[in-house]
Amino acid sequence: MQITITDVRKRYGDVVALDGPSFTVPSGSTFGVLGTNGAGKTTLFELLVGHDRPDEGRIEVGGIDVAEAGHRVRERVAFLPEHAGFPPAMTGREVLDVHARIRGLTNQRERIDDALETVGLADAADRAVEGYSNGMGRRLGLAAALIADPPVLVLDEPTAGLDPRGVAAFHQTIERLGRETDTTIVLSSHVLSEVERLCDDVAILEDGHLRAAGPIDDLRSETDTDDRVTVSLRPANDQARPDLLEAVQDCGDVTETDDAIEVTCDREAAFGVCGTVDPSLLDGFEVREPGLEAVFQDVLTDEAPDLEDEDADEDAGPIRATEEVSA
Ligand SMILES: Nc1ncnc2c1ncn2[C@@H]1O[C@H](COP(=O)(O)OP(=O)(O)OP(=O)(O)O)[C@@H](O)[C@H]1O
Repeated sequence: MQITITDVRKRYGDVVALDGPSFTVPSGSTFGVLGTNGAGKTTLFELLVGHDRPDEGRIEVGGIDVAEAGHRVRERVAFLPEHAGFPPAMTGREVLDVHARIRGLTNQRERIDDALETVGLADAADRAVEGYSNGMGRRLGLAAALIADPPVLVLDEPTAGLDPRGVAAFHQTIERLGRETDTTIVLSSHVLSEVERLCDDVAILEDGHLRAAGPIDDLRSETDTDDRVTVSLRPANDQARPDLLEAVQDCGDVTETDDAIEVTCDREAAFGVCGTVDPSLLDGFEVREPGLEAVFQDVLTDEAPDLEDEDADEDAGPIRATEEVSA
């Protein structure tokens, strides 16, 4: 089901959370919404799922204006918020039972079993939620969102706070949904490698503005990355990681993934990055042509702030892409 976002504006008092982004989420795609802290991602999702109304502009899901659709939005859009909590004494199955009843679903038992199976919680279904790990809780949230078989699934930072195994399990579930169903999946994440792996298309927001939108491959080919590469360095162990991070800090744009520290830099500087590092800190490295991180840096700022750093200077560097674009 296609989603169309047109010139959406939202303020909270003096704060402009969304300043007119317009883009289209193709039907059946897995779509990533990226941005710096405070860029407006959660605000956009709150509007998209009908929890709030835009001050101006319009969001349509399958041709229906979300702001006018009332409870009918729930028939089309399911939401996994960033912080989903459940009554701790209930079992996973009981939680889903409540969700199924609220939605007035028929054949509840079958749908609950399907949802549990899809997220890999069938074996834990009759255990109390208080005994669930963080990752199991996220997957239960996903099952609750999936239970009504929604055409659109909105996931706000679905893997935030999960350990690598939890992240991998979640990725597999999303990939399977993307592959085996027509569900349009919209997710936000600060982990660019995750978005690159899961998503076909992205929108990049900054300070409420849209900086870029479209298929990742198109954005990549439009980005001037000829002279840039990404050096991916795998730390020898957990103790080596901080030393490695410090060693490469000034070598380029540095990001961290679960298993590597990545430095995007000028092609000719790549040898220097490897030379800077004490080999005993390294398990291995590879040099890749730049991916989504290069697009991200290109459309946002020359000196990218650390996305994980709440204190990052939001005004750092000039904005190079200022045009609103449509996917
Ligand atoms: N209820 C609210 N009241 C006041 N300001 C708000 C409210 N919700 C969001 N904001 C502000 O709107 C802006 C966008 O916030 P939003 O949470 O949408 O960003 P985000 O991209 O999801 O950020 P993050 O990546 O840090 O989760 C921020 O400046 C935020 O402080």
